[in-house]
Amino acid sequence: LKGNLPKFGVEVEDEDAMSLMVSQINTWNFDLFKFAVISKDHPLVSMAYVILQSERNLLRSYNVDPPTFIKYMFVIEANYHKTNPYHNATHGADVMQSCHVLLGYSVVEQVFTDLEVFAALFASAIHDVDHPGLSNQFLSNTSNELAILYNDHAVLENHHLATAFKFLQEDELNWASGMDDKQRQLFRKMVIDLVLATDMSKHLSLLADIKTTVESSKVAHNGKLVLESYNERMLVLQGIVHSCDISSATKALPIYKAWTERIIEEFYQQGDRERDLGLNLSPMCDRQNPSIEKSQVGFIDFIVLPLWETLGELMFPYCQEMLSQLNENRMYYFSRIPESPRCSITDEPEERNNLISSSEKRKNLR
Ligand SMILES: COc1ccc(C2=NN(C3CCN(C(=O)CN4C(=O)CCC4=O)CC3)C(=O)[C@@H]3CC=CC[C@H]23)cc1OC
Ligand SMILES: [Mg+2]
Ligand SMILES: [Zn+2]
Repeated sequence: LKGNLPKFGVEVEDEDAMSLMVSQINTWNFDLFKFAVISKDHPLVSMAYVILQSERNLLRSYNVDPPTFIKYMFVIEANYHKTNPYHNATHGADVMQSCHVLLGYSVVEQVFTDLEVFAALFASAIHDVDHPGLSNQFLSNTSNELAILYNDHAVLENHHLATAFKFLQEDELNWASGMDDKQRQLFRKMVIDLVLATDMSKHLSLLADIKTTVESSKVAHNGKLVLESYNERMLVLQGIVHSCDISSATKALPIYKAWTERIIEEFYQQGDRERDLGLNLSPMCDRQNPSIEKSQVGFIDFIVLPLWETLGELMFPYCQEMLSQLNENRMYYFSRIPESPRCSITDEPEERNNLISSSEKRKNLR
């Protein structure tokens, strides 16, 4: 099946603009929103084709038929919900492109086999396919059929994987038929391990394991990571994919702000449904009590910074630009945390007494 494919996997209006963007494909501040427009709303198909075919020539390495792969990626892209403000195909393309950049750093390049790199990039591309724009917690709380199917464990992540691999069963989409059985089995195992590691409930244990590896990791004299076992290699790849999944705050401020607006709107839409269902609202989901700045600072302090500091240690001297951008972005939101409303004298008498007693206290201290 050797149809002559368009240069970027998809037909584009402006080939020059597309070529210019593609020349920036190895940069951390790649503008995915602009890319989505130029690729005529096929950011994931074109990103996957450019990275796997043009940049890394991985399709040929595994006898993957390009037209079949493109057809498969069109189906995956169509199964990302366009109506999700955040968890849409542009997010999938963003995580894939971010992963491509990290895997291009010499400290990890040559450390991973082509199959491992292919698995990490493919996992990034499909890691949120058919995301409903709702959290695992919401699906369990509402006894959604997916939560019943996956017994409340990594419900979304299991669904993304099953969806992606189910399409691979269809003959006209099965681009992996050219791989030998051993390769295909290992590829599938790695993709499953990688996507399951994007479940935020695994974050703390993944971070702890990566820290252990950093402490023990022997960086060889040529500045390359030395990773012995499959588990150690998979752990680092899981760390890379998970870090890319929560990398928004390490990007240039305009890009970070755009992702923040999107995730917050998606959380608010979930909160609207929780409110209608009489459920407790999940964190950051109440549009009637917005806390965008505080949530971003909290997310950075508790989740993003600890992970990226550890990745920065593992990949030193790389990832330093991400850490400095992260601190800059933290200051942006920290400096905009609204003043807590001045504590007015409350109309609760005992509160009033407390207030008077504390001012009494202050007098006594003078
Ligand atoms: C750009 O900005 C964000 C992008 C993605 C997410 C995601 N969030 N989540 C969990 C929500 C609940 N969580 C928390 O409330 C964590 N937390 C604290 O513990 C203190 C403050 C704080 O935020 C854990 C992450 C997801 O599960 C999404 C899906 C997968 C990856 C990250 C996504 C959050 C963002 O900004 C808060
Ligand atoms: Mg996810
Ligand atoms: Zn994601």
